Amino acid sequence: MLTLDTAGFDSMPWLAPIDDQVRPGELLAIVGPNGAGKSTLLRLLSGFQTPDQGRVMLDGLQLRQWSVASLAKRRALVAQQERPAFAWPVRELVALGAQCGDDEVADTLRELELDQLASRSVLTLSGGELQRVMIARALCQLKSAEKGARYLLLDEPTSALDIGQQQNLMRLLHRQTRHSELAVVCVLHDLNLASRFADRVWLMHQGYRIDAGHPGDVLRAELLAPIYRAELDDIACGDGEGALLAIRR
Ligand SMILES: Nc1ncnc2c1ncn2[C@@H]1O[C@H](COP(=O)(O)OP(=O)(O)OP(=O)(O)O)[C@@H](O)[C@H]1O
Repeated sequence: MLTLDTAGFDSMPWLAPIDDQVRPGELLAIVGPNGAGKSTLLRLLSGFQTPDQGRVMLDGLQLRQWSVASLAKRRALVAQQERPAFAWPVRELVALGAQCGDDEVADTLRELELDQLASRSVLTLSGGELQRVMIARALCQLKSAEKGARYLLLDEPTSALDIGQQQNLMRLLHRQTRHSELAVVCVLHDLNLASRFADRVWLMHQGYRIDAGHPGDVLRAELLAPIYRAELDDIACGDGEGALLAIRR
């Protein structure tokens, strides 16, 4: 289990302490306006930044106590707009650092509709193609774990994707959480994707997590409109499903 134990930052970037857990088998969406602290929270969960207060624990051990190699098999972070420095072929970049087999790399490329690009240099890819390659690399990195839950942390993974690719990626992530000991944490600006695919939502505002729960309870126009300073309406809410938000006409 990945646990935030009153973890936060005292100074910039400031983040009010949070107590909660990321549970294997769930897709957790972190939402909130620009500058709310979403990426900061994701860095905290990844262990790339150590909290000033509290602790972030994986299976009872603080993240900073894990060896780099062991932690890399259990959690992977794809930050916003990552760009590779070298002209790796797609297949090699995706397999880099992963101890999974060629078949698993090929499956991941196919699932993200990257198989036609496997031999291309990553420096020649479009923004959306490269975004999917970086996510494929992180998924393969986590396939190296022999045991234990794994945590995939994605900062705005759909920002460069067209609507079809957004849905394909979110369906894939959702499916993988159902069939393996994987938890996916996504920072999302698209509230409708969060509403449709997330099991839980954390709502951030000005460095505070101000709400957490089922998408249908958190993603309500009444709550979100003043926070985003946007004109929103709830347009649909089926049984057990999150609300769908629309721009008010
Ligand atoms: N190293 C830093 N030093 C000072 N302030 C920082 C630092 N990193 C982030 N901040 C500030 O902390 C706040 C939260 O930043 P963060 O990147 O977590 O926001 P975000 O919710 O991910 O925003 P966005 O949706 O725009 O990506 C912002 O106001 C940002 O300017």
